Amino acid sequence: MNADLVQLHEKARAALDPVHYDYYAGGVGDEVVLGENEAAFRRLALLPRVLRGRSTRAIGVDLPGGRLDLPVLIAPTAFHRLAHPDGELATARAAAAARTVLVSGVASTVAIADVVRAARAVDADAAVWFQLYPHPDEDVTECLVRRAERAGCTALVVTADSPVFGRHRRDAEHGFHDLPPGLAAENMRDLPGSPPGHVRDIEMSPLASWAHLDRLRELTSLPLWLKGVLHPRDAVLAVEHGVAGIVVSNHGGRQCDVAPAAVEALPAVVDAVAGRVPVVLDGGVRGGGDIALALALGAAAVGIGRPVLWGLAADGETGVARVLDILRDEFDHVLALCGGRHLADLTRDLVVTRGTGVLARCG
Ligand SMILES: Cc1cc2nc3c(=O)[nH]c(=O)nc-3n(C[C@H](O)[C@H](O)[C@H](O)COP(=O)(O)O)c2cc1C
Ligand SMILES: CC(C)CC(=O)C(=O)O
Repeated sequence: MNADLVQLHEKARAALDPVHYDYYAGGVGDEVVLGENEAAFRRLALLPRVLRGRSTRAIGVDLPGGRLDLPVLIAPTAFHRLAHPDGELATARAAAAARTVLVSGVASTVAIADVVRAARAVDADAAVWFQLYPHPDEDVTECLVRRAERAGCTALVVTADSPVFGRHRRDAEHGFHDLPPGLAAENMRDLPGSPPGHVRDIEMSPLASWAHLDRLRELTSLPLWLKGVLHPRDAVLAVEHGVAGIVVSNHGGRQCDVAPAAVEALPAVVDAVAGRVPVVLDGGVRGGGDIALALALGAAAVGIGRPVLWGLAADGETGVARVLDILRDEFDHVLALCGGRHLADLTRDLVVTRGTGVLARCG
């Protein structure tokens, strides 16, 4: 892991209530996948190309829903005001200043309209995407979609890996079930079927299906991303159901503990999708080398979850900005060392498995 990010992580750990630190840091079950997400990157290496004589590099990428100045977006994570009083407002400002996308979650402690307003105050063109779970009550889902549209979000991200909540041992041991007084999942306030001012629970829908995704597609003209895909056949189905992009993710090791590391699932999904839509990878990305590996394996960009929470807890907006700066700088440096000028120079033939010298298998 990048040493500057390690320092920010340590500062965040010291600043956070240990219960909230464990909520952010923890994973499902025995936390096997949590560890594997990072460990799998350490098992991979990149073969640099030499004598390519390039002095500048282009690292921006256009995705359905917005342009990223660096191939890193902020994955949706819940409850930023547990980390810092400014919460998602700080995250949104830092993302906008770095000219990248914040995927703002339904489980946000600031309402989506205020999140987008904060981003646009920094950059009038800032792209904020809205993430939601298919709610069992489709009127609630529709209301959330309309709120995101009215707020000015430029894409919707539907998280599909959570038909039920993952069981997090650390939270159970702490008895952490509710937000502290004064904090709420603000997007869940004033929804259909609830009295004025009431904040509904975030619910998972064990019945969520491809038909729900189709209805969402009919509901909105926003580009629709599907997050939490690991099986290549689901990736094909997602394309057939009209998604604009796919996020290969195991939810940062917080849902299914027998799932593979996200980066290990990536090549097969990329092959199945065959360039029809972009594929983003999240889970365990902790430095410029990890970004380069994911892109070489076919990701258009990566998402980061916990590093942003550590930056936020350590230093608010400045801390999140620092995380993005560190990753931008280190990725650009790795690209230079690999003889790359464009993201397209990162190709799968550069990736080998450490200790074997064997080309990484394509799934
Ligand atoms: C504390 C926390 C809360 C999260 N909340 C959500 C969420 O509300 N919706 C969602 O789709 N993913 C959520 N995720 C998963 C992230 O979007 C992302 O998949 C994951 O954090 C990436 O792994 P990383 O933390 O190793 O970068 C959450 C992750 C964490 C750590
Ligand atoms: C509120 C939760 C559903 C947020 C989440 O997805 C998580 O904690 O992993």
